Amino acid sequence: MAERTDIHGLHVAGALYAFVRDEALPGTGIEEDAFWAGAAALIEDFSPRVRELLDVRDRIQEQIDEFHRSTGAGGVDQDAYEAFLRSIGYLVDEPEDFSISTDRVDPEIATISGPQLVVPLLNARFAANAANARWGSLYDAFYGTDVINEAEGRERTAGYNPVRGQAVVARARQVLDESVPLARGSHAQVTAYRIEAGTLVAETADGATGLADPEQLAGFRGDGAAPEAILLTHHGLHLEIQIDRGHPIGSGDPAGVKDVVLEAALTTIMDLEDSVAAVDAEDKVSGYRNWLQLMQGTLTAEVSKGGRTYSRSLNADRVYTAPDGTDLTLPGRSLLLIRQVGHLMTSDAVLDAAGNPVPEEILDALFTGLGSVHDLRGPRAGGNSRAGSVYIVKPKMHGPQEVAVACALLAGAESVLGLEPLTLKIGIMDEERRTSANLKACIWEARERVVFINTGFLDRTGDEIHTSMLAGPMVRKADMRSTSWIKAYEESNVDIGLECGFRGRAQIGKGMWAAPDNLADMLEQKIAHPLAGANCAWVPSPTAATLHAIHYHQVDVDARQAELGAGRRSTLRQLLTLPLGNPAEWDDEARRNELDNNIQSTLGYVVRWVSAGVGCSKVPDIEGTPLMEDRATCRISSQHVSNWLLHGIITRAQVEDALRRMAAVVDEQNASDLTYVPMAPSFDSEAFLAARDLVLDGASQPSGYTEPILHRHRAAQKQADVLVRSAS
Ligand SMILES: CC(=O)SCCNC(=O)CCNC(=O)[C@H](O)C(C)(C)COP(=O)(O)OP(=O)(O)OC[C@H]1O[C@@H](n2cnc3c(N)ncnc32)[C@H](O)[C@@H]1OP(=O)(O)O
Ligand SMILES: O=CC(=O)O
Ligand SMILES: [Mg+2]
Repeated sequence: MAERTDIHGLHVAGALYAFVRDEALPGTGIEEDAFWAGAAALIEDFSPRVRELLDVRDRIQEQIDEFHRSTGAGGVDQDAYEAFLRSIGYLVDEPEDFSISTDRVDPEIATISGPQLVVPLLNARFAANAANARWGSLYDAFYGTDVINEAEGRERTAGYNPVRGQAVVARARQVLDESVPLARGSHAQVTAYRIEAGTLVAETADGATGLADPEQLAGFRGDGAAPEAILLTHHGLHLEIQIDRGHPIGSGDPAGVKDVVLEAALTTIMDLEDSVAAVDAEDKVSGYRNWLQLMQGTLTAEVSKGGRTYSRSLNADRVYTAPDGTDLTLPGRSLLLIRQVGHLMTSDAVLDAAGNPVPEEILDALFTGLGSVHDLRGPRAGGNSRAGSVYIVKPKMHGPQEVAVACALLAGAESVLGLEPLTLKIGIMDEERRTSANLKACIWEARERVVFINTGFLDRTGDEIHTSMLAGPMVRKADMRSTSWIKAYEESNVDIGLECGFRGRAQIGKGMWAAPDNLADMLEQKIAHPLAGANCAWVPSPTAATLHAIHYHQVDVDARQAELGAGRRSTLRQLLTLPLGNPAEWDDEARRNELDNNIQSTLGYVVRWVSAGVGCSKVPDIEGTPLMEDRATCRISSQHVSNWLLHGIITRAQVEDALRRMAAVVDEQNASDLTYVPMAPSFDSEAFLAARDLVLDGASQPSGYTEPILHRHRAAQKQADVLVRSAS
């Protein structure tokens, strides 16, 4: 067993103890002994409270299972079902109307609408990139993706393709014309931009013109007569026209424009949850260290590409001259939130006095909280939150009681860290069915510190399947999108958020675009999120953030929220309508396709999780479309297989056969990775066994979560890797 330090009754893994002593505590003004005394008290107080929440989950699930067993598969009497859910405390009474009172919230969360990037925190290279994704090149986003199609000579070639480049420039000018139009003509006709007497002058062949709304000029860089950059603003977001007549692109542009840069990932969630594989103290410390360094502004990462290696560091603020001649400074980095783990898992990074692993969420609250102290006081304060808050995203909570305990834990962490009460804010992931069905009561519990609600529709779909596992076979995975519950869920999340006073105070967020390479489709479809009244929505990459930013220029979310805030569009009855399918509609081929697809995504994800510790991957689906897979998508796929197996839509032999066939497919997909260990033909690797457990034992997993099985097999794999290394 790894070396541990005993302190205040806790047994702390050596790596964590040293990290706290040598890196996290210095500069915070917190005494080491006082910190561990506080940590021990918090753990003692909250461990049984968390355990109790998990017992309630188990009890409720058993009661729901029994209800479906007794009523039989094939649909429920909705009146009886809802009365039953109320009788077991699954549904609680809604509180009277109220408004949240959260204060000290940065404008990126309270008032400005824009993309929200998510990134696995254990990957420092991606994390630094994400923090810097506040500003993104529109030219790069158009040029490098399928948004500009590859027809008519516009292919993405090895070198620069000027025909594609022209299409990019034309498309970027359209964005300018839509967001910051000129009084006359188009940005495409401009031959020179300059600043005169605090206003923008745009020269065209037809003479000079200016902005249709001169107030949209926010600043410039360089000499006003020949500026390097012009800063414009629209819907609270900035756009920068960059000019350089000596640049390869600018030299061919009539106005010398070399790029259009958009304010893109306004906020970023540094994820310690579903996109990471963190199973021991070593993994947890690397996440805590990255967060600490983000809060200190010192995170760097080595980047090697194109034969070049360099160090990526965090961007500085951007400095401009305002139209009135004063200095204007804008944040260079995204406002960072931290997603901690939910109530379920424990971690042996710290053992309590009885030698038991402690709830992992308590460690996350303490050790990311400690990192955040560097952003709240001392020489580096305000590098992230200028309002003096810490933004915690809390996933996978089931109902108001769980939200209340999460908030109490944050209050306890504030006291250990010597923070002003209500510094640690909470974002409530609305991603479990009991939370959706009681959302107003959940918000009530967090009313003083809530900064967002977000429809995590992926976990939510997994919970939809698991909660009603015994009710009957679920519709096919792709058909979930058109079911009654999901429409009601998305609508009521926005409506309840507005009803509770989120407008102008907090985020109402929408879920992930999970096809990271299909960005033309994203540009067409994800406008639905701001149109639905969401002031942020998740994107998987900085490039996707830049493209999604366009939607917030096209839609005035604040005005949209004002229109929508007139009541609820859907009912609890719709939300609680089970997505049961009709087996008569599924012939053998449909069943096999559904099974193969789910097994392939499960294996494709799990193999990298267990063998390589990669918590989020791009995995091709059965049609070859690369999809973002994380623990939530894995929860859906594995639960779907378990559900169909339970109801005899597929047999165990078919599942075993699919596992073997798809393992060979996944091996083939990873063939170019020299470190990859194939699953076929032995089918006995930890990764293969984990995937098999997930689908065969899915019905009995707590809430259908994948963590217990993934952690077990990853820990075994890590141990095996150590043995191999020490033997060689
Ligand atoms: C249901 C939920 O919980 S959703 C939330 C969890 N999901 C996520 O957080 C998704 C985050 N996204 C990712 O992890 C990745 O984009 C993946 C796994 C989907 C794809 O990764 P890859 O296949 O490596 O991407 P790809 O090769 O296209 O791009 C890699 C480049 O993009 C950058 N990049 C990709 N995603 C991100 C990101 N989320 N943040 C910052 N940079 C990113 C990388 O830094 C890299 O650039 P670099 O070489 O300059 O460092
Ligand atoms: O966390 C997000 C989800 O969709 O699940
Ligand atoms: Mg989730």
